[in-house]
Amino acid sequence: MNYTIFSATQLLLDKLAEDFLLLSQKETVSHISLSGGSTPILLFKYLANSPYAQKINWQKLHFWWGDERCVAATDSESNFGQCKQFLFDQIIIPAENIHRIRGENSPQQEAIRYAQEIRNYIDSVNGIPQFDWILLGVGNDGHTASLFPGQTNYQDAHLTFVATQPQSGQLRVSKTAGLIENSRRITYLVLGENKADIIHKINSEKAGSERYPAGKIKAKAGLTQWYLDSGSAMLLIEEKSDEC
Ligand SMILES: O=C1O[C@H](COP(=O)(O)O)[C@@H](O)[C@H](O)[C@H]1O
Repeated sequence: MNYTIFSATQLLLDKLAEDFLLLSQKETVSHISLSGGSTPILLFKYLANSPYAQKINWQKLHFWWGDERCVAATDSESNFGQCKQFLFDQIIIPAENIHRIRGENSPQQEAIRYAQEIRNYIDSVNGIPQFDWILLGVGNDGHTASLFPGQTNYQDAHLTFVATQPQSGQLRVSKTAGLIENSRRITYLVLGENKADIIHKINSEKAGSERYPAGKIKAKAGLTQWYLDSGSAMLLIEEKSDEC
C-alpha cells in the first residue's frame, strides 16, 4: 500500500487542492472522477471556500463520479447532490463539464448511458477510456465506489454496472474495477479513526488478495496512492512504533 500520512487534515486538503490547480493549468482538459459518501465533503468545502475557488481554472476540469446511489439529485444520499451543494453551487464552472450519473433514471439504462458518455468524452488506452485522476473513498467493509467485498467481478469487461448495497439493498450505478484500474492516477482519500481498522486490514492483506476491493483495485499502468490522516492511519502508526 503506497500511503502518505498527513499530520493534519488541512495539509492533505492543500495537497489535493494544489493537484486540482496544477491539472487546471494544463493546455488540455483533465477528466477527474469524484467519490461519494461522507469523506470528500471536507474537500468540496475547502475548494469552494479557499482561494483555490478563484485560482483553479474550472473550465479545464471535467468531473465524473465513481458511483451514484439510485436516488434523485435532490436526495441527501445523492453523491452528485452533495458535490453540487458544497462545491458546484459555489464556483463558476460550465454545466457541460459536469458529468453526473443520473440516479433518478432506470439503473440498467443509466449504466449503459453513462458508459456511452464516458466513451464520448474520454480517449481510450488499450480499448478502455483513461481517466486522468480517480478519487476514491473506502467503506468500513473495504468497498470502494460501489464495488463491495464478495460481490465484485474484477474481470467485468463493461465500463459501468448496477450494484446492490449489501445491507440496505439500495441500487447504485458504479464504474467497474477494470475502468478504474485503467486510470492514470488513483487516490484513495481516507479520514477519521473509524477507518483505522479497515486501513489496517487492507494493509495486512497479501498482494493480489481480492478480499477488499479497495485493496485490490490499483492503477494497472499508473500511480495508486493512499492519502491518510493520522486518525485513519492510527493502527499503522502504532505498528510502526512497535517495531522500534
Ligand atoms: O468511493 C466511495 O467510498 C465511499 C465510502 O464512503 P464513506 O461515507 O465511508 O466515506 C462509498 O460509500 C462511496 O459511495 C464511494 O464513492
